[in-house]
Amino acid sequence: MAPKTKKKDRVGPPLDWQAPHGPVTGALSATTGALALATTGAATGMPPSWALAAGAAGALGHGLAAVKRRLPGRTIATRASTWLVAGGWTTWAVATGPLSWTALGSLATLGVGIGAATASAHLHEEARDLEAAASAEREMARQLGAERASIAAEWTDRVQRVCNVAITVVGVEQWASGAGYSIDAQLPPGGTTWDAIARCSPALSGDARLPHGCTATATPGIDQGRVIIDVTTRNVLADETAYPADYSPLSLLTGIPWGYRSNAEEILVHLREQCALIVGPTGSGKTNMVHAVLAGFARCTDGLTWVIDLNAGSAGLPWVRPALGVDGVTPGVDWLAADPGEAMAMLEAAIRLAKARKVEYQQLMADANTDLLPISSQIPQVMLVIDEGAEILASPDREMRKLGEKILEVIRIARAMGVRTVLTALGSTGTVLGNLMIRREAKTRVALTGGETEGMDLSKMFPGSRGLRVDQAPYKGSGFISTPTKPAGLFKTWRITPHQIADIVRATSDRHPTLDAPSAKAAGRVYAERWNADRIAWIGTSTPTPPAPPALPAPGPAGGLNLSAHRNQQPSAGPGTADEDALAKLFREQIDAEFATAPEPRPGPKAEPRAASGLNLSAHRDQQPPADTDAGAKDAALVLIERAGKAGTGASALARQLHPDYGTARSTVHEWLQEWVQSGDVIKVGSGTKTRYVHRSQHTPD
Ligand SMILES: Nc1ncnc2c1ncn2[C@@H]1O[C@H](COP(=O)(O)OP(=O)(O)OP(=O)(O)O)[C@@H](O)[C@H]1O
Repeated sequence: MAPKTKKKDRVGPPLDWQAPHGPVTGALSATTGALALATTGAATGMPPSWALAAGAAGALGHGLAAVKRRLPGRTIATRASTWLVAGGWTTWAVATGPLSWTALGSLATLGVGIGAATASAHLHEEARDLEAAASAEREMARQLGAERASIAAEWTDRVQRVCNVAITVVGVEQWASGAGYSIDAQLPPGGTTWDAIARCSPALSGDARLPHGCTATATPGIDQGRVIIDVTTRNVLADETAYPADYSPLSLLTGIPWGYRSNAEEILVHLREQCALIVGPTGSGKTNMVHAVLAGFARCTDGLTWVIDLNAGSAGLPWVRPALGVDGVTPGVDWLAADPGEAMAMLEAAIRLAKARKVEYQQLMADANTDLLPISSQIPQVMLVIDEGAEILASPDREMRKLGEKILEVIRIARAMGVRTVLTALGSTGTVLGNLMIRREAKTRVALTGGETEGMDLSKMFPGSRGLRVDQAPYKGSGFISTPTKPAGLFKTWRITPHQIADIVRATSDRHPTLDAPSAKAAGRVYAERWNADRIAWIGTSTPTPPAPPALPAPGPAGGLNLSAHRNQQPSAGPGTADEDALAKLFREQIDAEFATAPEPRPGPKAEPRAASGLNLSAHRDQQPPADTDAGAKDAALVLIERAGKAGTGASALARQLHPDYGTARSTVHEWLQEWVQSGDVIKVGSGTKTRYVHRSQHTPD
């Protein structure tokens, strides 16, 4: 193929009329060509008129090529005259002899002239190009300006007709999303305020014949004499948009994205000091919204999410289940309460935590010159998400009322100490907003309408906002949002599916902070043991169990949560309970290693008395991080103690049994036994050489 192409190249036009020349190369090319032709022509007796004909043909050819390239007239004239002059000189030189001083001198003069003419033509060409570009820009700007001017004129007229307000438009900004534009206008003198236009919002939308779902919304401008009118011309709220696939780290201090406005702009919610209230009737997309909220919190590096959902924990489950039995994956929420007892424990822990922080971090706040605890990945904020929390607050039930009181206490006392609440409500906004505390603290508000009109009192949710109508947001997951800095406006949250939640759990697994030691200590054992197998047993029974992994990992401090207690198929390693306990133990150790959430053990007057049930995760904290074999040996030791039944066993016997496989020394076993006795997992019976250690499940006090 290649040679063929070459051949084809060679048979092309002998003269390249379009070959580019600069002032010097152009002049050189013309003069040397003319001299060569004249010398050859004179020597061979060529008729002089041939040179003239060649010059004329050259002028024509180059002229046509220049016209084709739309070169300016001056360039065309320069090039054509170069050929003609060169042709003329050659004709004369052939006739009179090219090698005389007169001929050579005139040729050199011609060359300089050609060079100067070409340089001037180039300058002209460049200037013409620059001018053309500038004029295209001017035209574009003129056209854009014309469009803006027409929008400005149209809306000045409309606002005058519909609202009887004479505005002066000072700017029109087209949204990058192409979904509409914003008009910045000056209000007329005489005390007219922006809400005079906001009141007319539906009438303005109708007058502008905006498509369904599009609105003209007025909000305050840069000062009280200005107004911004946002006009949506394309309804982005009708689209189903997936939660953004960017799971990059977030901070509660810089805002969490909860959805997007009708101009497609992302909405960031700032919850360092604020609580939030999300109202949405059944089917409005409230559960989906809660997941979008939890997704944002899961991405935070300075927040931990505690979820209360008395409806079988369904709001938090998708954030825990992807971590079940998967090494190296930790749940997307830090604590999940699905029943009133656990919820009460969580709320009380939150209150203790806030009070402890008030004392513990006095100096830190003094140093930072603030009365607001500086939250960070070292001292994370606790975000308490209470699904249908408003219903708890409004419930006449005694148990619920107590929970409600605790919720209000958390909201009341914990703002500065970094515990904030997101409450959802099915719709009983009257009751929940009747509470001054909620009204004052929960200024970040969302009303998901999904077209539902029943019980949807937007004026109570967004006092002061005018022109909000439920039918403006008839799509699931859409509604209105207001924050302390932005008045209520239309918005929609992203659609988030269980698979994406699992993706987020995995992607954010290694970024969840650990509760700071003073807070963890105050939250207490109930917090440290929140993932204990018996505490989360309900997850295994009330939800389909995830597919069992192919094999149970070897005991040892695996990379992450290994909720093996929930696996359907557990290899039997002895009596069922012993196996379960060993696995539970392993699981707790792994959580402890992964989260380091348990309070530091502080034996002494302040140490909490240990109950006889459950393991004290913190008991493992002061020890050296166990090597794989140590952890395995420790688990095996606990299983052996349980297998020893009511009679129990001793440190030496255990060491003898463990040594062949693990090389465990008696002194190590003795240390473990002390820990377990302290934590209540193992009961010490007798004394001296008769000391026996009995597993708590086997121990009968009598
Ligand atoms: N942001 C959204 N974008 C698109 N579709 C959504 C969105 N949110 C919810 N939906 C749709 O609405 C359906 C109901 O959503 P969701 O379960 O969150 O509603 P809900 O208000 O919690 O209802 P229920 O109380 O009955 O569970 C979803 O299955 C989904 O099809």
